[in-house]
Amino acid sequence: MEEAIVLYPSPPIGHLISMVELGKLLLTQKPSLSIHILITTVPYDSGSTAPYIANVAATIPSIKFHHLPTVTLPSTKTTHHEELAFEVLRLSNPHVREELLSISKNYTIHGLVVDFFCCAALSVAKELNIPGYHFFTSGAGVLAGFLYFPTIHNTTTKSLKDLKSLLHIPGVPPIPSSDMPIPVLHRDDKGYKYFLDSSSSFPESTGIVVNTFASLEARAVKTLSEGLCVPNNRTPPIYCIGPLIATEGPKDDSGSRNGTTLECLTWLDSQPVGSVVFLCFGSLGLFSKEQLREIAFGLERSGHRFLWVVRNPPSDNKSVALSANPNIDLDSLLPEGFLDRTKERGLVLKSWAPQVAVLNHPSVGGFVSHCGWNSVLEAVCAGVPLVAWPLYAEQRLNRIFLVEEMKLALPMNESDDGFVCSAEVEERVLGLMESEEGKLIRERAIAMKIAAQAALNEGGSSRVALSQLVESWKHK
Ligand SMILES: O=c1ccn([C@@H]2O[C@H](COP(=O)(O)OP(=O)(O)O[C@H]3O[C@H](CO)[C@@H](O)[C@H](O)[C@H]3O)[C@@H](O)[C@H]2O)c(=O)[nH]1
Repeated sequence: MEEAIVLYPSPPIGHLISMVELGKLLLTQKPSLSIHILITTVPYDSGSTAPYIANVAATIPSIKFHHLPTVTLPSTKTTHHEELAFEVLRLSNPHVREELLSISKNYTIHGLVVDFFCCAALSVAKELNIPGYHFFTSGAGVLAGFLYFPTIHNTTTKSLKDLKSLLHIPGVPPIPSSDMPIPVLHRDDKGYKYFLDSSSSFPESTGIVVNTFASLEARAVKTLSEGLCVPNNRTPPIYCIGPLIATEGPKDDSGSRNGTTLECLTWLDSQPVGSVVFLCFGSLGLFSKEQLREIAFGLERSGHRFLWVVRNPPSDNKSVALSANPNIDLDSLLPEGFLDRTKERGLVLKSWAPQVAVLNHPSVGGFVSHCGWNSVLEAVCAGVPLVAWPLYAEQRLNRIFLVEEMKLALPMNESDDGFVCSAEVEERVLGLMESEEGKLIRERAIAMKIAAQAALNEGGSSRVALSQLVESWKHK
């Protein structure tokens, strides 16, 4: 019988892409493998995945997508993405079971590889006697935090939001408790329980595949492998196989993508080497109109060249797109005359940029990012230093690791209500592009780009981890 792996990503594009890249990577190691990817739909905007899926399905025949039937959520008031995702994915379990049974008629399934949000499916894998693996789409530092989360839970009765202290998690710098992801801040929230359940499922795993590489997060990787993040249980084998990034990023489906891509790359061609700051905030990041204006003033006063992706503000003032309006009127959003005054040195793109191509363009010298892990890895692979401006999910943890541990970023400092003033934007852009500190992190970024390539080369740490993973299937 043919051999297969079943991958189960959570729906947002940021998670889907790295899971697809994992599939592609497994094929490089074992071309005869058949990769089956289970796709669920969620009741909110999780980024534009359809064109991306269609493109992969059309170009890589060994990767097959299985669209699971849509589940109906019981009426819920929550608008938390994470909670909704956990809920949908849990309710999808019967469909996962059916799909696994159907695939196993024609294939020997070596493993079901689940995203953090899809861990409910591990019980199905167990029931069907299929090895269950985790694929962690963020870095080793965040994984250390999640593996240790049940221990934190057991050592306090308070909500993390009320703890107001530093969390000492093995392998990473001390973390202010308020920097943990929003769903785990409130102990009584449903989201908290889901995160706790998911974090507690790691020790049951056959193996944890992580999208990072050993030299990027040396201390966290070593500490994880030594089992120190799970004091009272087993730590499964950890396979750091990254950096996995899409060579060609996902695309906007607005229909204008070719125009946008061409426009911004042509514009970059006309800028001096290393002179442009790129500002882009992932597939879901949104700012209020006031915040957009503050960024504009900061960029204008910095005097620097910039390429900035702007989206409409959310209707409910959240920093995540539950439903983003694609029609953007830049003139009404940005300060009066801003576009005109900066037209010689700045370009504002609506909604979407071809991020991977932009980061690899020689004119780009810095990246103001929301610290989504794919964006971090894309910057690392391009050798571009960052300003870390986290918005949601685990991004505040990534800021700490980027600034304090990897030393690849300057922090963007927000006020208590999350607002960043124009002076801070100006100062950080100047710091990144002109200061001595900026120069040091730029040098580190270039060194890390080389280290990333080395990890992926023959004999490199990630390549070795990948072959160990594939090798382990023979013994199951
Ligand atoms: O204009 C844009 C905006 C985004 N992207 C791409 O979209 C992806 C975005 O991924 P990421 O940077 O990881 O951000 P999110 O989409 O926000 O990712 C989610 O998933 C990540 C992986 O788990 C987490 O680290 C994040 O916090 C979480 O929000 C990247 O490949 C970008 O290149 C573009 O190509 N153009």
